[in-house]
Amino acid sequence: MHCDTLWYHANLITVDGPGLGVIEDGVIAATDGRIVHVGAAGSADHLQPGQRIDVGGRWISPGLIDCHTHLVYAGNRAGEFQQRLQGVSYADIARAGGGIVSTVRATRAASEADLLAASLPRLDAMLAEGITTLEIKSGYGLTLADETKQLQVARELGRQRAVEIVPTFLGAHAIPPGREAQEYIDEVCNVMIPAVAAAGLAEAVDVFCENIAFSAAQAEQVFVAAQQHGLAIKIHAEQLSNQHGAALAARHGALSADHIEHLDADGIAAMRRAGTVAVLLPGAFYFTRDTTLPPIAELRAAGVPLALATDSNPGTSPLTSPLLAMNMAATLFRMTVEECIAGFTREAARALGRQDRIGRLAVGLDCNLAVWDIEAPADLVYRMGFNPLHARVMRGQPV
Ligand SMILES: O=C(O)CC[C@@H]1NC(=O)NC1=O
Ligand SMILES: [Fe+3]
Repeated sequence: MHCDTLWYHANLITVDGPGLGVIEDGVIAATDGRIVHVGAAGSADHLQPGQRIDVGGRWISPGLIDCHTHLVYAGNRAGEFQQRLQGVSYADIARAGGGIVSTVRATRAASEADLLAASLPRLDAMLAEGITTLEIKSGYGLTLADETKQLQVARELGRQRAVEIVPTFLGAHAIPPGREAQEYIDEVCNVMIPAVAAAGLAEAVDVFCENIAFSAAQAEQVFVAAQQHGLAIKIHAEQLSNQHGAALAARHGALSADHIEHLDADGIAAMRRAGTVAVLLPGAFYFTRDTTLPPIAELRAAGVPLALATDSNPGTSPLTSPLLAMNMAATLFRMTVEECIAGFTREAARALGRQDRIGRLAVGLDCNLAVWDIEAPADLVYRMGFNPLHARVMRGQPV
């Protein structure tokens, strides 16, 4: 049987089956961008490949997936970082017009070309570490025109680079200056979500449910509007306090609940019942010097899927390294090597509703690969500030 490409002499991290599903000295083959064979050396003798690639004993994982980023924005908040080093609090900075609002001002003033130019280096840093799929949220425009601008730039990034971009509408990220929360949420639900859905600019809707942002009731209003317009649901929940947002989102069939440092037993049980993925964001925990750990052991015991992401954003997680995020998840959250690698592959795919198409080395899935110069899978999580990526493959093509 013909196949387009066969990679051989490879150690495979399939993330398919118990543990990481490692196959040492394995082979993987693809045709028309899809995986047609995965197995041990000698198991592909029935294939006649158009091209054979000797991987030289390197390791191959699924292409990494970042399921939670705010990658498209203008401006820089290093100045706030310095203020915080001198003891100025988030609240003081926000009251002085800093925080999310300062990024909103800069993003509103930026053209699409400006946003593209500012975002490409951040995206390239992610691709350099083996990312093949990346979610990008809006949320720094807070008007229909500026939220649309962000989502269009996100789409253009997917045209200019070999990466699958998954857009999420996060108009309910912050209360715009001069607006009142409820009347703004009404606009998000009655004007922005219908327009974004009609334009096909987003697959999901997200909301920041927090005592400094939107209430659980307002979040539920957003969920209902999202469902009315055929969009999936995500939530930034229990990051600073317990607003019971994750349980509410799970009851609405949310793909994921993200941050969840303050998640309680009811929230865990609701997520388990709904199959809602826990997206853990160690970069934000680290950068904000948080001290409340997410309930990892309880989530693990309950069988809630655990995904990881960079939460790449200018305020709480200026991070564009999935490898460092994995190390932080292991070091700060005590997640295992298997959980960290699965968190940026199989479980991140699940958080994006793509578990049947990406995130594993399995027949029928997209042939998105990351080829690594490592001695064992643990090397991907263990090292800090070192990038062992040898090659990236997108739908069967080296990129
Ligand atoms: O500070 C920023 O720019 C975004 C913060 C980011 N957004 C959110 O809902 N939670 C976060 O940590
Ligand atoms: Fe976020």
